[in-house]
Amino acid sequence: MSMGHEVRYRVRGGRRLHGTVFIQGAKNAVLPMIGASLMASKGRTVLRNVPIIEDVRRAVELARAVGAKAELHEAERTLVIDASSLDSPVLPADIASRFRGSFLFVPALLHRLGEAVIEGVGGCNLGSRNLDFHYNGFKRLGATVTEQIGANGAGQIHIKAGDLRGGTLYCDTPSHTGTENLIMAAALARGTTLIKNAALEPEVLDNIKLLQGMGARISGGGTGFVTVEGVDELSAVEHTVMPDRIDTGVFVMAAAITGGDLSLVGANLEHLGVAADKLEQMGLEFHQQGAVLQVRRERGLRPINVITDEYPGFATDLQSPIMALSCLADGPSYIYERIFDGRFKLADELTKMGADIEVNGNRAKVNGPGGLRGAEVEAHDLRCGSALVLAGLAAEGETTITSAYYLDRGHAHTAERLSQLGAEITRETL
Ligand SMILES: CC(=O)N[C@H]1[C@@H](OP(=O)(O)OP(=O)(O)OC[C@H]2O[C@@H](n3ccc(=O)[nH]c3=O)[C@H](O)[C@@H]2O)O[C@H](CO)[C@@H](O)[C@@H]1O
Ligand SMILES: C=C(OP(=O)(O)O)C(=O)O
Repeated sequence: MSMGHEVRYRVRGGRRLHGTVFIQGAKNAVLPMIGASLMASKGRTVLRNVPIIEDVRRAVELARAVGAKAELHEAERTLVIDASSLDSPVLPADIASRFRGSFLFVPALLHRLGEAVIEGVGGCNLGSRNLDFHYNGFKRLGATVTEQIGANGAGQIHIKAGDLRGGTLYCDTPSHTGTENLIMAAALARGTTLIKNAALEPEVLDNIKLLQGMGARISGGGTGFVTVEGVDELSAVEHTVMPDRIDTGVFVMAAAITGGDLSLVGANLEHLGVAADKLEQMGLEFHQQGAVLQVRRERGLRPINVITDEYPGFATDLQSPIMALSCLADGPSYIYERIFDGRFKLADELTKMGADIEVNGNRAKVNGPGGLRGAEVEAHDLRCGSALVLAGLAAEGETTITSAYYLDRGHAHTAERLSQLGAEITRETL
């Protein structure tokens, strides 16, 4: 991933966090929604509660690159998109390779322009991340997928839509963006599509809700079998993005790692799935009071076993944060990462801070309790970045986190929000 400028966070540990924090809108909901909004051939889509994160800025640039008008009103957290002027099927590498969500633009390009040209798909480097379920699904709907060498000598994937017809599709495993892409591709295809082994994540359901508002006919969301009846057109509507459950989980763990007491405005405990139960077992107390979640820790942290899984299992995006938290638990914790094979680079960084972690393939044993001390560490991916901020909040002395563009990909105003709760944290760009 090209980094642009270098971003660094400095954290001085030891402060107990206390107060009220606003949970941002969900990164993994807003990205498919930007893709969905490009399917409306007239009118203006209004997305509210949009997180002001780097991935959203990249998505706005990409929407403009394919010809849409997109205005991100940062103070209002509102994105207005007019896709009537969409005119380029090319997702340019310099933007698309910086975030995974770029691939969620493909269905709109197929429907509106008959083709999509992909020069690079980015996102966090988490080991092998394939897109075969997406390509196979598009092909089953009637698209052709070819790889060719572009004008600049780099590889390009060319998807041609022809006449998209409904069919029976499946995901080998319930892929999050795969399900979203196949639903969007089926929404304007002729006839009925059945998607088997569809993902159950709350963000997938929120995207279905937006598409239904636009006029799509989708049923079975949340059951694993999604049926889509194609319609002729989709219209531009207004939609409020759901709260970010990973942002929620990170602030819950910020309370946990500092022995703090926080009110999380807009957070929904149900969206945490099994992670809520694991955090309770570790010693957190939750009180959901309507749309505000209160969390505090008053006793010591107990060790934990974590197995990552699709929703409602323990989210892989919270695996790195809980590894940081378990460094302070009173005994050994066991973590088994089942979704991504490249997510344990964090262990080396935490080791620099004094943690004792044994990694064996996709399993890690964290030997708590250990005192963490400040160090210079690197964010290898987004969740590695949030885990290192958490570790820094609990460490003695100063922690410097480099390559922190990754953190900014997915969390808005991290330094400001944590500072308001009493943390000592600053963000620098070099
Ligand atoms: C933009 C977005 O929403 N990103 C999220 C999405 O990523 P993403 O949608 O990329 O994750 P998937 O659910 O697709 O991936 C899960 C697993 O399936 C594999 N796979 C996936 C697709 C495919 O065609 N072939 C294949 O083999 C992947 O390599 C991975 O091992 O879900 C992940 C798992 O909850 C989260 O960590 C990411 O934050
Ligand atoms: C892996 C992640 O994002 P992406 O799929 O956009 O790389 C993430 O959110 O941790």
